[in-house]
Amino acid sequence: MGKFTVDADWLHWHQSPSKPEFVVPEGAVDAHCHVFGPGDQFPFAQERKYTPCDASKDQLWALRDYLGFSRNVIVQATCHGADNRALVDALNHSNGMARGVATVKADITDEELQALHAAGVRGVRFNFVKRLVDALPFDSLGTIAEKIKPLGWHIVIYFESQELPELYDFFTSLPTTVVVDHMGRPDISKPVDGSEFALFLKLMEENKNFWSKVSCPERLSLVGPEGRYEDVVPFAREVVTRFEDRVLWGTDWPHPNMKNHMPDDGHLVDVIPKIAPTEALQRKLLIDNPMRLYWAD
Ligand SMILES: O=C(O)c1cc(C(=O)O)oc(=O)c1
Repeated sequence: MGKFTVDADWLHWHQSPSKPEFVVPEGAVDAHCHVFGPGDQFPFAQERKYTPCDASKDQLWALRDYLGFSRNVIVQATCHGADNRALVDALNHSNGMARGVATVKADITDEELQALHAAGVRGVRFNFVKRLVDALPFDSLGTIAEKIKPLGWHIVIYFESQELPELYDFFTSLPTTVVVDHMGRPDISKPVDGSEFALFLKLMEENKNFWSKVSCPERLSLVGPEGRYEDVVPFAREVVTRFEDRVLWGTDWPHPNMKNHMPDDGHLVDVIPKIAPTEALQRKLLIDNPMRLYWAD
């Protein structure tokens, strides 16, 4: 029995995903995934909004190999708050094949930032999704942005589309490369050429320092796994084809807070050729872009 009790409605990550039909190119990067604990080794944060099942680095490497990927970008999960030990441990045991995005507080010291950099961290995450965190005030986020800028790091932002109008000016004031998680979570019941998604496309179009992850069809889709997430494809394809040098893809394993189903990771990989229909786009999405952002040195 572990130290933590998993949430009663928690869905465990898929135990036997299918082998993808799409063969990912050699050297591909899964640029958005997480590790959870294990909780008895790396305790979940006091202030967390959910308690997940464990999802260890070794289980992540096994999935990476099974799906045909070479590298991972591990994003600090909110259940670990600003305690990056599980993330750093995974990075330190990755043989250089994983890089990280941390969560930090405004009082972090330069020495602590240097230690994270040495482990392979290349960015920080600012989260605005209310069910996941109590967001830090803008001035604290501004302080963090100024502290991480000299390291050449970027900022990953997670928000839901209805929040974008309010957050737009803050986002565009950020002084680094900014990576939007999961396309800014569009409401895909609205049209792909409608005003809500247009604001996100404008953000990308007018701010060349903005990148987007075209991940998480399983969180956005209304047709779900039975429809192979087809309804999300037009949104993701629009982003990939318009901003081909500023897009990333990730599994989002182990898929925190999925409530209606747990995706088959092989099926998620099979969405890639639909949203990046040419080999050249697939190379940029899976290799060139993530390598430039995370393995530039
Ligand atoms: O939508 C979510 O629940 C979610 C949560 C987290 C996290 O807890 O860090 O990360 C994600 O990328 C997505």
